[in-house]
Amino acid sequence: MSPPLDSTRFEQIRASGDLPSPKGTALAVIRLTRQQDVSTAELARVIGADPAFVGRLIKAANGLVAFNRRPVASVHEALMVLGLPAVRTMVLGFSLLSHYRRGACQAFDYNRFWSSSLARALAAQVFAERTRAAPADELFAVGLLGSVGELALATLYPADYAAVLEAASKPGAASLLEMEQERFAMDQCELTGAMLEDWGLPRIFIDAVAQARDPEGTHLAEGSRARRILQVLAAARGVAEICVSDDKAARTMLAARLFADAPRLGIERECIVADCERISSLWVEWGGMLQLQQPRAPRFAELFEQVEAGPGSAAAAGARAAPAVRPRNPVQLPVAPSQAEAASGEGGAHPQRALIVDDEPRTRAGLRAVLEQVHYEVHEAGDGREGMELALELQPQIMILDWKLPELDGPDLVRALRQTRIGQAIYMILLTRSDDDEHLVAAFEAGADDFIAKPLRPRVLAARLRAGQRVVRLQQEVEREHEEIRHFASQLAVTNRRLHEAALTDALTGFPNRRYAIDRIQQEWSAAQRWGRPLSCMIIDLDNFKQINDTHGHDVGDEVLRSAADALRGALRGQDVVCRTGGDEFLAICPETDLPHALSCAERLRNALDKLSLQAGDTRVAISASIGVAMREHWMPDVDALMKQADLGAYLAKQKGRNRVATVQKTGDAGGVDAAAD
Ligand SMILES: Nc1nc2c(ncn2[C@@H]2O[C@H](COP(=O)(O)OP(=O)(O)OP(=O)(O)O)[C@@H](O)[C@H]2O)c(=O)[nH]1
Repeated sequence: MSPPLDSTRFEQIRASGDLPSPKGTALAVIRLTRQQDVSTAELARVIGADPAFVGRLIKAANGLVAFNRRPVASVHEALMVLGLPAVRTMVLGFSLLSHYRRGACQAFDYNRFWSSSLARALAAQVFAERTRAAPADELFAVGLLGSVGELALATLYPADYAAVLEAASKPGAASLLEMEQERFAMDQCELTGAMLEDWGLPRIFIDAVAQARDPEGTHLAEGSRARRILQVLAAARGVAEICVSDDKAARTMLAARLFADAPRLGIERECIVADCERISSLWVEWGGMLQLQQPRAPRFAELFEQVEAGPGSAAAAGARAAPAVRPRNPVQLPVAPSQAEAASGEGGAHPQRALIVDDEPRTRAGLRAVLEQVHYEVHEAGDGREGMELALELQPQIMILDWKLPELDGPDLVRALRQTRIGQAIYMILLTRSDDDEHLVAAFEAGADDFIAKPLRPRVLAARLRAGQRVVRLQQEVEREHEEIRHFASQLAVTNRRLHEAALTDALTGFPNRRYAIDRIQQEWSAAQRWGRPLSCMIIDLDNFKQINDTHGHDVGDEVLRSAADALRGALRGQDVVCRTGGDEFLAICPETDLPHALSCAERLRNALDKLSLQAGDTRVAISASIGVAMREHWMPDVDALMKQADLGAYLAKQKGRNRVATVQKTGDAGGVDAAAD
């Protein structure tokens, strides 16, 4: 796993303004979702302005709605199904896809990059649904952005990265990541991590993305949520590689590994075949919608059959030992830093650069001698146009230009350069044969910083240069301070986002806390009311928890809470939300769910908790819960009435002996009996 990218370095890269970043609607959505009190209606209005996003979000939401439910048809409903974090990251991914589907890096296959990212996203979604490692829609978005550092390198350094890719494709080459490190002092994984962090993705996803290339090397605890997310993303990478690989043998080898790893991922082998077939057809569908040119989708059923029939079942043996199939074969090439990079001062102390633009070789030689005495690295141009090109390429700190120049006169060259960001930072001295007022005024009006009359007097020139150096130093200090301020501002933004997340998260279980729960159920209530859709909720209260604490201690109590949370997470459906609302109390919010379905879902949860037990010393601690279920009904004035009904249900379940599900509402199949459905 690559170490995180140094934050100052990332700030410098970000300050260049060339990093892939969301634009237009996506930017507006991301800004909105950073506000604490953004309303779904406002978000829906912003997204609704962009038909492309509308279609994609609705499609994503429908991928998560159970088959027997009415499909999602509006942005508002899509927002409800997907939830804010997923919408935010999805919009970000789609925005990048729209704006960076082509680019200047010749050797970088943009289409293949996005095809592969899409396959990874869909595989992550399908595997997350199956394993319940994390909300499927959030993992879709994480999958889509999981290699964004590679796109960033191609965008930031198109020519240099093309050279790296070409060298990397030669036989016997070093790994692409090693070559990236050597050339850019960072690799795509580090850059991906820094960008995902900058966009505010949760740490658990960023860490999983970073380790997904080498899941075997992880130190994450077996069975932990972080480990399960990592396994899902690693398997999703495998599926994506199969999808975009045109090498038959490589496809079979990757399929063998996927097949062998399926049980550890928590997916039975029969299911992995069905899941991969589903991913493949979703990939074709989405690829068409996003207008990607994709290779023919793999037939996973056939691939897995070959694997099973293979010599000694390649699935078990060959797969694990097989080296990762690298899309490109990297080579080691010693590469000098580009001029642009040298000019930016990255990677160590560089001498200050000076550019002389003069058509007389003798004048140039005289100026060079003086400049070299004061330790400048000197470059020369013989005419105005060449001067312009070199100035933009070298980004010198100081420039000395003759007034009269072939192609482009000195004052015009100064004026043109001042229009550019690079030119604004150069200290420019104009040379002229006459030092009358008119020339002086014209020089300053063009944007020159100083003015020297010919013939040149070396002592005067050296004194003027020293004055110029002072100004350059001051400018550089101001720029450094600006950079620091930008850096602190971005760190502050990250910290604020973390604080905001922390304020809404329960530290022990990682679930949203009571504050979030109240907001969320209110939002779901409003949506259900507006669209006339069912909404249910459950209050899940652990049984005799005080006794567990008293008998085994608080630490065991905490462990019970964590295990219960994991079990709930695993047993709930993708669109449901569960929060920890009190000591041993949880609230599950189930949109689009009527009472009979909520009751059977609650029974599944109760059963999952009942199966849990924990070893504390010599004794086993049994865990169970009483669950009260309620559904929104027309007579209820507000969400509090719904919660109250669920509370009464939980109370009834306790009264009837605990470890059961109850409701005080009429269940459809109970024939109108106003009693417990336990
Ligand atoms: N270990 C631990 N205990 C907690 C935490 N928060 C609250 N508690 C304890 O949870 C217990 C809840 O007990 P009660 O509300 O009496 O419920 P109960 O013992 O489960 O009884 P019933 O609900 O009637 O089955 C209290 O003893 C609290 O001190 C926590 O974060 N960790």
